[in-house]
Amino acid sequence: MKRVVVGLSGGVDSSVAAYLLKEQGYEVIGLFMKNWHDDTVTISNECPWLEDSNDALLVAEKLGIPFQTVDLSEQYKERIVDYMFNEYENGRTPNPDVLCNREIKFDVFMKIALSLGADYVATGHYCRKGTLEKDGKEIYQLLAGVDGNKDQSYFLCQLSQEQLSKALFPIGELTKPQVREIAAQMELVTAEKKDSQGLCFIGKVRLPEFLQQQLQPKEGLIYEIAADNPVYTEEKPQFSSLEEQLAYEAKNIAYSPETGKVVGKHQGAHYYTIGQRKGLNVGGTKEPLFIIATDVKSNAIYTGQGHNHPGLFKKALFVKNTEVHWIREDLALKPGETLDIMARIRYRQPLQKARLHQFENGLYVAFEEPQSAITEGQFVSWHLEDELVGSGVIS
Ligand SMILES: Nc1ncnc2c1ncn2[C@@H]1O[C@H](COP(=O)(O)OP(=O)(O)OP(=O)(O)O)[C@@H](O)[C@H]1O
Repeated sequence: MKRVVVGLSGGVDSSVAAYLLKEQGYEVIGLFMKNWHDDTVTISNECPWLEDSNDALLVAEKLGIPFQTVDLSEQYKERIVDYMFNEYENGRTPNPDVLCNREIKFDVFMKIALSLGADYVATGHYCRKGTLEKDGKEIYQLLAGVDGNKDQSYFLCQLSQEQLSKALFPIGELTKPQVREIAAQMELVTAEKKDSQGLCFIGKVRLPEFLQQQLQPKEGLIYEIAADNPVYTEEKPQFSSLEEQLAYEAKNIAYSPETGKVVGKHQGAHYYTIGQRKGLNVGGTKEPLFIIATDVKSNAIYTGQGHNHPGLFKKALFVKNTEVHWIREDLALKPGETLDIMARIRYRQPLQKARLHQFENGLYVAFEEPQSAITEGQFVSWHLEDELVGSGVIS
C-alpha cells in the first residue's frame, strides 16, 4: 500500500483531499505545519494557527488517520519572511505563496514526509498532475484545476519535475461546491469553514502591519503624473533589432519629481506596489489615483488618475536567465527561439496571448495586448492550453 502524507491545513480543501486519498486506498497520514513564530503573529493579537491545527486534528480523528504537527517556523522565517522584507525594502513586490510552495510545502515539508516513509505528498490545491512519455522518459505536467474559478496552478508555478513527481492533488478534478458537499456528507468540521483567501501569508496577518514591524516609516512625497505627459508621447527610437525593441517595451519609465506635481505624502515607498489604489489617502482627484511607479532610493511614489492611465501599461516584460524556470524542461527555449503561449502575471488573471523570446541573457514575454501593472518581483507563468509549462520572476 502506498503511503501519502497530506498537508492538513485545517481548511476544507485539504480535509477532503485526505478523505479522497483514503477512499482510493492509500495509507494516509495528516501533517499540520506551524509556520508562524508566536511573536510574528501576535501583532494583531491573534493566534490563528492554534485553531487551524485543532480543526486539522479533528478531521484526522474523524477520518481515522494518524496526525502530527511540525514546527517549521524557523525555516519559514528564513526562507519566506526575511525574503519578503528584503524584497519590499528593495522596491519589489514578492509573492510569498509561490515561494511557500517551492521552499516549504514541497521542500522542507516534503523531506519530512519522505522521512516518514511516504511515497507522495498531497495538498488541497485546485490543480492536476499529468504524465507523458518522451524519449523513453516520464515527464510530469502541472495542469489547471477543473474548477476554472479556483485554479491554483499559478501558486505551484515554481515546482520542479522532482517535486511534481512526488506530489498528488486529489481535489483537482472537483469544483469547490463539490468539495464542500463531500465535506458536509462526511460531517467534517471544516465543511463550512471560510476560505483562507488562498494566501498562506497575508490571510493570517495584515500586510501593512506586518511590513511596519521591520521596515521603518520614512515620509516621502506622492506625485501625480498627467496622462498627457510628454513621457508617454515621445517618439519611439529606431530599433536595430527585435531584442532592442522588446527591451524598450519592457523598460520602466524613469519618472522624476519634475515630471509630476506633488499631491500628498506617504509613509515609505517600500510599503507600496504598482497598481495599488488603496492606502494613498489623497482626495480631491476626479478619478482615483493608482500607483504607476515607486522609487525606494529617492523615496517617491508616482501616481496617475484612473485605471486606464498610460503609465500603468506595458507590452512586454523581462525575466533574467537565472530566474527563468521551466516545469517542462523538455520545452526550454534556446537563444534565438520563440514560443507562442498564454501567460498571466498574477493569480486569477485571465490568460493573455503572448510570445516568448529567448535571448542570450534572458527571456522576454511580449503580450498581444498591453498589460496593466506589471510588477517587479511578481511571477509570470506561461501555459500551453491547460498546462502550466514555465514561470519566471519579473525583472
Ligand atoms: N499549515 C499547513 N499545514 C499543512 N498543510 C498546509 C498548511 N497550509 C496549507 N497547507 C496545504 O497547502 C494547500 C493550499 O493551501 P492554501 O493556504 O492555499 O489553502 P486553501 O486553498 O484554502 O486550502 P485549505 O482549504 O485546505 O486550507 C492546503 O490545501 C494544504 O494541503
